[in-house]
Amino acid sequence: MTSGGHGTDGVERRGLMFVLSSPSGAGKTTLSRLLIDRMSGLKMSVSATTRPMRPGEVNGKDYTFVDKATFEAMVKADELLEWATVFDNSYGTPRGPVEAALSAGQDVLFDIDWQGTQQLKHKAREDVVSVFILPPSAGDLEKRLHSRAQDSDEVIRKRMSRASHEMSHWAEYDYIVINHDVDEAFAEVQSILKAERLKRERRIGLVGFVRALQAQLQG
Ligand SMILES: Nc1nc2c(ncn2[C@@H]2O[C@H](COP(=O)(O)OP(=O)(O)O)[C@@H](O)[C@H]2O)c(=O)[nH]1
Ligand SMILES: Nc1ncnc2c1ncn2[C@@H]1O[C@H](COP(=O)(O)OP(=O)(O)O)[C@@H](O)[C@H]1O
Repeated sequence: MTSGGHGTDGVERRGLMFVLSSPSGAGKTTLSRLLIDRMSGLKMSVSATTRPMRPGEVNGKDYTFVDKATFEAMVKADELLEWATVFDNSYGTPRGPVEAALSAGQDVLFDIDWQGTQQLKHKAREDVVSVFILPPSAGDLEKRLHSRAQDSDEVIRKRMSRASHEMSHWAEYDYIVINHDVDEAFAEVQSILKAERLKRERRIGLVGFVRALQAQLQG
């Protein structure tokens, strides 16, 4: 699915799809924003959703907010790379921007649930790196959902009761990060991305690079 771009060291490599999932409130939006701000060559995939906009959210930036009919039309037209129903709403990844970013040599960051992660892995296993974020405790999770102050008490109760089910998918992920402290969790997620960018299999320019080095040594 991906074609090559150049890594920071100039060696061509395939772009990767970096997935963060977690139960609601564990911190994936916070960590995603930090990654986008601080890591170059990484583009956020903006999902389409039928869920109502929260205060402070920006249409087209946090999500593209659409009605049910529009979402269904996107599914029908095969415009979504993956999609799923979460908390009674539909969420999906528009295919076009992801493919454009990958072919321009950028990595793409996804904040999607376990159902979407499974679908991406099914399509392009080698190019997907998945990280599951866990909260330090149930009490912290609840506190964070309240501190975000963007959902009603009823929605928060729903999200808490779904958390255990969502967490049951942790073992399907490549990496697990426990979000005690934001700075520490960010450093861990950043290290994962940095290391994955250096993986030999993705660095399709290495053969040529090493050959050129050998030629220099021989000449
Ligand atoms: N499969 C899939 N899941 C998504 C997508 N966009 C968001 N999600 C997931 O939907 C769930 C609910 O997201 P949201 O309503 O923003 O609440 P949050 O979990 O508090 O950020 C989260 O688990 C997201 O990761 C998408 O495009 N596809
Ligand atoms: N390590 C942390 N310690 C304390 N609060 C945090 C931490 N990480 C995130 N938060 C806060 O918890 C709330 C939920 O985080 P958010 O990133 O929106 O979670 P998610 O996207 O997984 O639903 C936000 O108010 C955020 O500022």
